[in-house]
Amino acid sequence: MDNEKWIQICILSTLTLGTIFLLRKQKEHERIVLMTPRKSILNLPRRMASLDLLEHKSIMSDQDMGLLAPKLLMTSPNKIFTNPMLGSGLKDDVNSGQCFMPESIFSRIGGYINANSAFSNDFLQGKSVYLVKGCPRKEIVMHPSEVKACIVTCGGLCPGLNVVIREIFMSLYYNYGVKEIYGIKDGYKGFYTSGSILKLEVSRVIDIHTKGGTILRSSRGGWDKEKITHSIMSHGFNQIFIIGGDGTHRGIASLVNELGNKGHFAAVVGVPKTIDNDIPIIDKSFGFDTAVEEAQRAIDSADVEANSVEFGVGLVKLMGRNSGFIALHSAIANRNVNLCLIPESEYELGGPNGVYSFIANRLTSKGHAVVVVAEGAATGCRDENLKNAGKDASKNPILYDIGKHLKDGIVKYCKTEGIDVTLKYIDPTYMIRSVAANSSDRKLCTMLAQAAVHGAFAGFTGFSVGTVASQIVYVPVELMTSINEGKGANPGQRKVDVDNNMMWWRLMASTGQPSFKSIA
Ligand SMILES: Nc1ncnc2c1ncn2[C@@H]1O[C@H](COP(=O)(O)OP(=O)(O)OP(=O)(O)O)[C@@H](O)[C@H]1O
Ligand SMILES: O=P(O)(O)OC[C@H]1O[C@](O)(CO)[C@@H](O)[C@@H]1O
Repeated sequence: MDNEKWIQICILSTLTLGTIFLLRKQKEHERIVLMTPRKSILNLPRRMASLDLLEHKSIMSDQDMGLLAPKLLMTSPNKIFTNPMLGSGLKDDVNSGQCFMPESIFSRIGGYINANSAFSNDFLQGKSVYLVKGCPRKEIVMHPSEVKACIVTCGGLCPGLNVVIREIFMSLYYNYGVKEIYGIKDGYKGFYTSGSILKLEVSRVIDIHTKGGTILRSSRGGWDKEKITHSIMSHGFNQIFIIGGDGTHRGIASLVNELGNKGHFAAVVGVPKTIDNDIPIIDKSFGFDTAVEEAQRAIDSADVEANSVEFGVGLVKLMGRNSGFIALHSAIANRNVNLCLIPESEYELGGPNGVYSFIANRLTSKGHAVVVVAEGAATGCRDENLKNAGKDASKNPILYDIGKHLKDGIVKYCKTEGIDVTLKYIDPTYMIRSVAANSSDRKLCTMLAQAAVHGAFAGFTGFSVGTVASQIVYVPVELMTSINEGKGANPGQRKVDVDNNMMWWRLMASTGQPSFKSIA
């Protein structure tokens, strides 16, 4: 071989080796990038069992994988072949992977988090976050015969509460074979109030999904960490399902720590409930769709009233203490609303560019106006001193009645402008909150409830269930209660971002209302 050939071979070999080296480095890098966030999030929904306990309980070996579902359903063998947990769609989640968390259980929401600067929690800034999918696992850490479960509902009512109660019960009872299932009456205080713990049976829950409210009743206040922990331990509850809003979830975070400190082995699981849809991270909370749907009837009535007289105004007040999602979405859905005010929207009532003037102009130009106001909208009002009336038992503000204030104010203003206004005021707030869930919410409640039960059996605690990017996932309660989403939101809260959120612009496009904020 001549010299030239040698040189060519040397160059080619160096290039090939260099490329292999670089590709390897790149692979390593990719691996690091992929693994880091997953590892960090994995630690968040804390595994409650020690390794010993896990081994002692029911770790399935790889050979057992095909038998997992029958084993899981050991206590109800006649249901094995009809149980939906054996469906082919779930087979991968149940059976795939070599370790406890197979690759397929991760739902990647990195884009969702990174793209949204409204997430202002340091933990999430600029990081991809992986959440664990809510589905049955190939391993369970408690044998169904050892489970003593309880269910409690806290805070305000919301369509779907009874569906969640029913489906948690049904999944425990039929899918896993748990027989010791209790209902705690009256929210957190029911844990330590005499006569408030009742055994649930199929007959007690079988038809409750068609009814509004909660068969367990609910309450505000009554949080007493010591008494609640003592009750959980003395009754031996080891799966605790707590359905409630942001306040309730702060309670869950605290309970998890307390039970952990006291060495009590229990899964404490949250199901986020808020008609206001103001819980961060999750796509939406159950009951919200029903509320928006039910609100249509009130807005339609307001529209009929407003259009059936000369200078008619139909004014509807909807719920939304700190966040105006119900009012916003209901107004967009209805298409006949001319003005919508929410807590996040800044506005003034009087003056040439204020709300009263806008309504008066509409009356003189179009003859009628339909107005939707969120009950917490006094917060956004710049020119009046509208004070809340103290706090409720859970330390939530008792809101200034902005609906009534607007009703009187609009009539007074129009009269002084020489407009003979007829205003009909509709307050359907509690009627909306108390209806039974519609079919889409029932479906959501069912999926959340089943996922909650699967998570408890998988050995997680301190997590809540929700849909993120349409996937049912487990969200660590600590994360849920510490993230704030939207300008001015407190930790654990989501607000409508009127500056950056497309929904608010869509509303303005559909109502034709001005941005009262920009009119200084
Ligand atoms: N920071 C907290 N720590 C522990 N418990 C709390 C906390 N805040 C509220 N709670 C308790 O949680 C329960 C429900 O709280 P709250 O009445 O605020 O309703 P919520 O869960 O926020 O739901 P809603 O959306 O209906 O207001 C009450 O029993 C309350 O005492
Ligand atoms: O049940 P209460 O105490 O009347 O509270 C009403 C509040 O509860 C909610 O329905 C849910 O937080 C709010 O929209 C409303 O402000």
